[in-house]
Amino acid sequence: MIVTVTYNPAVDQTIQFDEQMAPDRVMRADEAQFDAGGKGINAAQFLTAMDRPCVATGLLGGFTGSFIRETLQDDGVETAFVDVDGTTRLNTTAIAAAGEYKLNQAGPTVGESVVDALLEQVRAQSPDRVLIGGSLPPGLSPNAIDRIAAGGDWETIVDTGGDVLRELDAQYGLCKPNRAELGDATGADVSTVEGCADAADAFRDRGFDRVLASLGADGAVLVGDTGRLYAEALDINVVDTVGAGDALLSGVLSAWEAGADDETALRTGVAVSSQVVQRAGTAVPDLNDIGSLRDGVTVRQL
Ligand SMILES: Nc1ncnc2c1ncn2[C@@H]1O[C@H](COP(=O)(O)OP(=O)(O)OP(=O)(O)O)[C@@H](O)[C@H]1O
Ligand SMILES: O=P(O)(O)OC[C@@]1(O)O[C@H](CO)[C@@H](O)[C@@H]1O
Repeated sequence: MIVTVTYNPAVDQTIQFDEQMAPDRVMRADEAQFDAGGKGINAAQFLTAMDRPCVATGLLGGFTGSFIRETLQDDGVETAFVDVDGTTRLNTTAIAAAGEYKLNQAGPTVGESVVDALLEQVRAQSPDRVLIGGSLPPGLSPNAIDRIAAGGDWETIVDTGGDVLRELDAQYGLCKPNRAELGDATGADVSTVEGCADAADAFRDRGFDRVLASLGADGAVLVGDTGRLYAEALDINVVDTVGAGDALLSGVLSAWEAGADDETALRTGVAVSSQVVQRAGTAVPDLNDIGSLRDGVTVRQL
């Protein structure tokens, strides 16, 4: 069973414009949508959609926190959140003619005591795996992630920014940087797929059994004891990429939970992320029938 921890959840607002964004004028959106978001919460939604036992934990507060709680309940996602005094953030993705604009708030300031409260929630679930996803709100340091990783005999998976990844000291089963985060964490040249695989491999020495590097339209690399696996991305019609990394990671974890090997897990991850990027925002697509997509993913050893 997997528990996801989101220290800094968000309501994801996705607005779509047909025209170019321009300053000093009112832009009127054609489409708007609100989703429950934050990396761990997205993963919990995707895992639940794949029928994998999972509980979403994290910090919630204010009207945005209530929205997330209700949305997850409606979607049948099990939850065990900790209440905070501040208001959970609202992040905006504007999809416009020139591309995607991602506007993320910092989130409410919290005190260190929330780590103890969250750890208690995690321990109560007795998980095999714990996924800690997303940024830290003001008031917390990377130690908040290390404390959860070291707080029980579960395998911990972490998906956070490169600057935070670099500061972690505990032992982790996996981290999932995207290309920019991998570059930030390692200082290595990540301009080629091979360069990413080298950087990911070297980064394992910092306390990560495996590194899953997501490379956007270039696919993904999974580096571990079984070698350096590279999967090409599928040629699909991308609406927006918010939550793409969470979807990749959820697919990999879902396959591992079912006992699959790394190659099948990577294929599954790419298939799930391909479904998600074809929909706006972090809305959860149908993930029950990804078999043919998964079979179309090419994986090779680098
Ligand atoms: N343009 C694209 N075409 C095809 N597949 C894509 C594209 N962008 C992303 N993907 C798929 O999604 C996966 C994750 O993408 P990406 O590296 O952009 O994640 P990310 O930066 O962590 O995203 P986020 O932080 O928004 O969750 C890729 O490995 C790939 O399978
Ligand atoms: O600011 P963070 O915590 O790094 O990222 C938060 C976020 O952008 O990531 C998710 C997509 O991966 C969204 O649901 C959410 O708004």
